[in-house]
Amino acid sequence: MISARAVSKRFGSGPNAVLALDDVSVDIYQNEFFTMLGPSGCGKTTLLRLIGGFEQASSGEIALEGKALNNLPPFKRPINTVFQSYALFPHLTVRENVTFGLEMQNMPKRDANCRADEMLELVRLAEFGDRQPSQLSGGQQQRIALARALAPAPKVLLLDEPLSALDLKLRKEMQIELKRLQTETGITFIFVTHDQEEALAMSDRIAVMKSGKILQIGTPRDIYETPTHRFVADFIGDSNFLQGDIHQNGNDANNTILALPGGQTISLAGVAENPSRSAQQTSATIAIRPERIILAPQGSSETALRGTIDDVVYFGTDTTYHIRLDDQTRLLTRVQNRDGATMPFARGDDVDVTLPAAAIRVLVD
Ligand SMILES: Nc1ncnc2c1ncn2[C@@H]1O[C@H](COP(=O)(O)OP(=O)(O)OP(=O)(O)O)[C@@H](O)[C@H]1O
Repeated sequence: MISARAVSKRFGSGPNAVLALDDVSVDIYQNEFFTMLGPSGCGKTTLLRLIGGFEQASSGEIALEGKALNNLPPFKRPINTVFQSYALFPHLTVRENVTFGLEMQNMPKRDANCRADEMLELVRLAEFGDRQPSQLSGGQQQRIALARALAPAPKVLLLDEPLSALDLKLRKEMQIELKRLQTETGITFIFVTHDQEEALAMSDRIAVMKSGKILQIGTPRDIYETPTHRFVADFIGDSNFLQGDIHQNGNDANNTILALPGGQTISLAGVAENPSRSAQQTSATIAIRPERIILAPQGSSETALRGTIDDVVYFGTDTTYHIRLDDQTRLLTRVQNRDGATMPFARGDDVDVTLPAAAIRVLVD
């Protein structure tokens, strides 16, 4: 539906120039909920604004269904935008807010009213058509903004942090609502957020951005389970990072190990290759999620790392154990409290710490 090829965007010139997008390429498919996720200033809004036509790329090309968009002004693109501020017209009724754009496109008033009522039904506010926006809650106003943006049946809907003004409970409800709207309408949604949970909950695919570049594109599961870069593993969920040198143990090519600075080793046999990483690099950072680390009483495994429980924090659904390895490296582990009151380990216990090969990721720093 949308493809960006080698797109760069520079703001200003000379020493004060900002490279907001640096050689970005991405394909976004029809009927997809696609999210651009990254910290403030990483360039996600700039990419959205280029797709919407509110900014021009410094170089590269953006195409919609294979046709270059570069010189098409925003109002001629079959693309609509929902902003964080709902930007409803306060002096118009809810229905008039939705019909406004349709009438601007010369749709007869009766048809526009019909379409508006369909859209109000879609966002479950059918009975609110005659109210003023000021008589609605924040969440309801956001839904009207969505109804208005969906009314002309755009091919693509751009959403720039549309939920960030809502409180947490409402935001969670609207996440489900947005996903439902996208599935029911079949419109391609391109969503911008810095909230990783929001991205994981709603998206078909996520592009993780940093400093004007896309580091990784994948399904929420890909991004969480197989992050390619340290930044991605750190930005999404909790991760433990261990740095060391990669060696081959003996003559067996399958027996690769990571030697930690303190002398302990971790077997990398069976650990998946990272396609973004150069095989020539001899030092590496590996990541493992806290819930994938296996703890056992000390002495139960010959190959495990040795550590001590420094701290135990009970969270209701799970318990986190802060581990200090013998070489002083610290690890966070998380165990689900499946059987209620039993806590397998206490502060001060010595433990064997196993990092299963299937859960280890070798990262690009
Ligand atoms: N009109 C502009 N003029 C100059 N610099 C700009 C302009 N718009 C954006 N930038 C800069 O480009 C970079 C990327 O900005 P952008 O708004 O795309 O980031 P973002 O990831 O959307 O951040 P946020 O989550 O804070 O909105 C930032 O360094 C920003 O300061």
